[in-house]
Amino acid sequence: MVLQRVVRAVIMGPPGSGKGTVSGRITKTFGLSHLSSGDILRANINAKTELGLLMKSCIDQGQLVPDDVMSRLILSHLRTIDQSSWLLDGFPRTVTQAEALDDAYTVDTVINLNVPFETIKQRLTSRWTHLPSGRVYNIDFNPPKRPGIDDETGEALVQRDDDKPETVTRRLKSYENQTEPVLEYYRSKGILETFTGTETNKIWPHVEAFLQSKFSSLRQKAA
Ligand SMILES: Nc1nc2c(ncn2[C@@H]2O[C@H](COP(=O)(O)OP(=O)(O)O)[C@@H](O)[C@H]2O)c(=O)[nH]1
Ligand SMILES: Nc1ncnc2c1ncn2[C@@H]1O[C@H](COP(=O)(O)OP(=O)(O)O)[C@@H](O)[C@H]1O
Repeated sequence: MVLQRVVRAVIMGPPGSGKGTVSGRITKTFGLSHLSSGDILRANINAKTELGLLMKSCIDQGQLVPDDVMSRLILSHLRTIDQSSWLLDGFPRTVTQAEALDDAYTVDTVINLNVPFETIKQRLTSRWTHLPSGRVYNIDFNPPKRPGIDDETGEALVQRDDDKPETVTRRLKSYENQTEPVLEYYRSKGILETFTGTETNKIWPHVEAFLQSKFSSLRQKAA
């Protein structure tokens, strides 16, 4: 589908709900640029930037990075792709971040993946990540062709330090306390669309159909 005007979308959901997986499908189908806050932070950690070194212990412990650091980081990335349609994944995670985003851009739509916590815990302990691209695999769901190796680059996959069971529990708590209020924030603006389920392959056709119709109505409004 060719988008006729710049579209700004956010994808939300607890850690492990499939945001990265669904974002990959959305970008492939609709051609939006995907910006993942977690991928940007991990790239900083990998490159040992000052920010990465400062934030590593916070992330490894399953805590959120401070709002001002995060908002500055994401908004500066967004400025570099100002003229393209984008999909933000992992930001905003607090109401303060959502307000900072609102001050700079009008968000058209927010996709919320509502997946039960029990499903998530199993998934995250078997997640394998290709750090440079953010591509994710799962031993049960979408295993790589060769164990431990990224299909596209042949590079190594890693298990994230924060995917340990006790850290996952902490991340889910912070999701409940700090991120769930963001859902309410977007619901009250009338732009939140929730998709509930336990399997990405069943959720995806609904997300795809919703975005097809959302994007064509935005196109008509722009015309
Ligand atoms: N078993 C199973 N695993 C899934 C499904 N959807 C995604 N995954 C895997 O679950 C893990 C978390 O998904 P991811 O997209 O990284 O979620 P995010 O943390 O919300 O970005 C990854 O290892 C995915 O490959 C699914 O429907 N079933
Ligand atoms: N918007 C954000 N605000 C604060 N911390 C963040 C944000 N995005 C990512 N982080 C930090 O990076 C970690 C990993 O984020 P992410 O890769 O989005 O996790 P997941 O894909 O499992 O939801 C978070 O647990 C948190 O420590």
